[in-house]
Formats: sequence, structure tokens, C-alpha cells
Amino acid sequence: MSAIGSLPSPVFEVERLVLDYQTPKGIVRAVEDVSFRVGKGERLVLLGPSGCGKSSILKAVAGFIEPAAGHIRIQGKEVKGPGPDRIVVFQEFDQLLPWKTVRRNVEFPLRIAGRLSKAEIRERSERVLRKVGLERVLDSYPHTLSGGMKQRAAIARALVTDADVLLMDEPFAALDALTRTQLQGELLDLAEEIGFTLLFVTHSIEEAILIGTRLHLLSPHPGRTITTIDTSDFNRKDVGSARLERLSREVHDLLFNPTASKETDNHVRAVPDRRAAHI
Ligand SMILES: Nc1ncnc2c1ncn2[C@@H]1O[C@H](COP(=O)(O)OP(=O)(O)OP(=O)(O)O)[C@@H](O)[C@H]1O
Repeated sequence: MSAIGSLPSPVFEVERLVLDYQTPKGIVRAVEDVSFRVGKGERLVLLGPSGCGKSSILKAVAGFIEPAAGHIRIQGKEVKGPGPDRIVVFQEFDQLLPWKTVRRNVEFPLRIAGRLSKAEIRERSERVLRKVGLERVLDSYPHTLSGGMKQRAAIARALVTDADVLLMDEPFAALDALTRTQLQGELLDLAEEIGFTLLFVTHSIEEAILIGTRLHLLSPHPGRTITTIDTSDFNRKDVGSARLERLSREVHDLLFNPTASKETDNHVRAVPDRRAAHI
């Protein structure tokens, strides 16, 4: 199931990825033999125990870490470093500059790129801000926005550059449960409205099932691909349902108790075989 199959033209792919860190005590292998493909509009969630290398994979896709072996390709091109085709949306959306209005924050990456005229930058930013429903707060400052609005502004800032992939590393980890649920909902609304391609890292199984259209499960350190599970038919209405609880339990067993998961029913395994067989 870890072999790369026949998904038509993925937006990006990771193939047999190995990631190492140099430390004073020698090389630490963080990730070994991880492969997945992400199609346009898919939301792939990396899920695994603490220290299995989720953040490292995301950083490598962002271009901040060079693979020790294997490949990362965006639209078929090998990743050689950070690029405008990938945007990292950081925890708590603190990449918004507090001294700039929402409009100016969204215009900022285009101004830096310097390829468009002032008028084009203004027009394009307004269009994206309308798309994410922030047209009424164009001239407000980030600290006056709700958490959901901040998230929309941070995502608008990513979308305005036409990035192919949004990368989010535990964006809700530091939040209280209510805010977290609200922001998960906002992210899903936006994903449905706009259809961006997302690589998302979490160690919450329930969050992974809700946010992802697919889960990519990783073994404990050093992280290796265990399997991929299609979760595209789960949504917010499933919160608290028996089916979500059952899948959460099965995912938990695959991650932490693989022998037990082989002995229980084959529900989870049947899903990737039937619907996500391309990974
Ligand atoms: N800069 C670094 N130098 C050396 N080792 C590192 C470095 N960053 C991460 N590691 C090691 O690489 C492994 C993977 O770390 P990583 O942060 O990617 O895991 P993770 O799955 O995101 O963890 P968590 O869920 O706890 O955030 C860990 O063993 C970690 O100690």
C-alpha cells in the first residue's frame, strides 16, 4: 500500500522519502521510506505518534529540509527549496503582520514578488478577500478579527499567490476545544468553497478524520508509511457518531497496536484497498 500507483497527475508527490538530521551525536533518521501522492483539491493529513516525523515531512515539502534520499515533486518538478507554489500557514495564523491591515497583509506577498502593478495587486487581493468572505474587514487590523477571520485572512494571503499547495502544521494545537472546533469548521467551509489542496499535520485522530479527505498513517520514530485511508465521506455531521468513533478506534489500533488491528474486523483496511488504492 505504500507503493506509488496511478493517481492521475498529482499536484505533488513524495516518493520513498528519507529525512536525516545532523546532530552533535551523529545522524538522527527522522523519516524513512514515506510515499504519498496528493491530487488537486485533496486534503491529505499526516497522522502518527509524537516524533514520527510529521513536521519534518511538512518542512521538507516546504523546501526547508533537503531529503537524504527519495523525491518530493510539485507539479512534476523536484523541490529544491522554498517556492511560491507552496505556502505554509503557521500555527495561530501569526504570519499576519499586526501593523498592516487585512488588505495590506494579503497584498504583501505580491508586492514582494514585484511582478504585478499596484492596480493589479489591489484588484487580485480584493478578489481573493471577497472569495474568503472578508470584504467587510479589508481595512481592519488583525488583532480586531475573530480567530476564524484571522484564519481566512491567512489563507487568503496564501491563495493570492496562486500557491498549488497549502501546508498547515498543527494550526489548532494551542487553542481551546471550542475555538478549535469552530476553526476546523471554518477551514472545511473554505475548502469546500474554494477547493484548495492541503497537506495538514496533526496528532489528533478525530481532527485528522474531519479535516482530511485522506489520512496517511506513519509508524513511530523513524516514521514510515503504514497505510492511507480514504475519509472523504466523513464530515462535521459525524462528530459524536458511532461510525466516527469506530474509525477513530481502528486508526488508533493501526497506529499504536498493529497486531490487534489485524485481529479485529477489516473495516479500515477495506477502505484504502477499495477507495484509495492509488497509494
Ligand atoms: N532540528 C532537529 N535536530 C535533530 N533532530 C530533530 C530535529 N527536528 C526534529 N528532530 C527529530 O526528528 C524526529 C521527528 O521530529 P518531528 O518534529 O518531525 O516529529 P513530529 O511527528 O512532528 O512530532 P510531534 O507530533 O511531537 O510534533 C524526532 O525524533 C525529533 O527529535
